[in-house]
Amino acid sequence: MAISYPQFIVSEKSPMEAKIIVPSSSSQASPSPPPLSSSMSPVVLTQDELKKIAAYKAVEYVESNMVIGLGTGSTAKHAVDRIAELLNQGKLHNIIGIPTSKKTYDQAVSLGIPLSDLNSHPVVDLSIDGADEVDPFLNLVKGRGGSLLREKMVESSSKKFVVIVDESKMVKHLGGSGLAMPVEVVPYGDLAVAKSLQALFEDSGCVAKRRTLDLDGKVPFVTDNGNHIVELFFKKDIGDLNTASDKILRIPGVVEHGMFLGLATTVIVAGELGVTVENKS
Ligand SMILES: O=C(CO)[C@H](O)[C@H](O)COP(=O)(O)O
Repeated sequence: MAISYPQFIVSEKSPMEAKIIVPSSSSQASPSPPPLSSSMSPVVLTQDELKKIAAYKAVEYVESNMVIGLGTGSTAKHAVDRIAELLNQGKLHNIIGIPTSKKTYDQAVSLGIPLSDLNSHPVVDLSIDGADEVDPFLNLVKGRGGSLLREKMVESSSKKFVVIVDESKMVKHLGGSGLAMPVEVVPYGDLAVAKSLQALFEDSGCVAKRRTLDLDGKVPFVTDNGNHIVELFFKKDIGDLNTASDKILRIPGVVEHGMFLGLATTVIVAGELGVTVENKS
């Protein structure tokens, strides 16, 4: 169903520039929303509507004959829907999607998007995906949907990686939302690995918990790769991110973590006041 949006100014910014964009009655709308009513009365958008705006803007980067990494999550879902819509309308041709999860695979199949995998297409033209946190340098936390490993494999194989978020995802530093930073670990000894991870970040007041599906904490969440997820919660800044990344990856049993450092080439942020496009400098 079509949703109504106010018109937005779309602003191109480097990561460190200001993000506040003022809506205008004469701006070029970014996604393909219907024009705002002449009264310009304030419209309060839901978080999902903001996600959809960011997703539609990102799909403007998609061209015919591209191999596209298809992200996972409620924001990426809008982008996948939009790509299918443009294919069906004949506005895009010969797209090959590389899904980053079984869930996205199922969505893309149901929409008729032709799919392949990294083995057949090791170089991806463009990936579009959501994120859980974005810092001022366009570093990300991803994987609260549990798909971080395939997402990182596909997105680090992409010439361009466009991240789509609503403004609630912007943080001063990774871990700053107080929500989980996920780490994918092998099931064997997962609780021991969680303890090692917690000890690693003791100075940052880290608490590590295995992600579970039940309230008693006995049924582990299992990723598409058959692994478990340990969630790290930080009370303080974790300091240098590359150092933190190296330390996590050195723990035996860790498969990958949810910090995506230096991978995003563009971040599209949708907020109540407009859309900001931030490019990696
Ligand atoms: O990394 C992810 C899944 O593993 C998602 O991109 C991330 O969790 C954001 O999700 P959403 O768009 O639903 O807010």
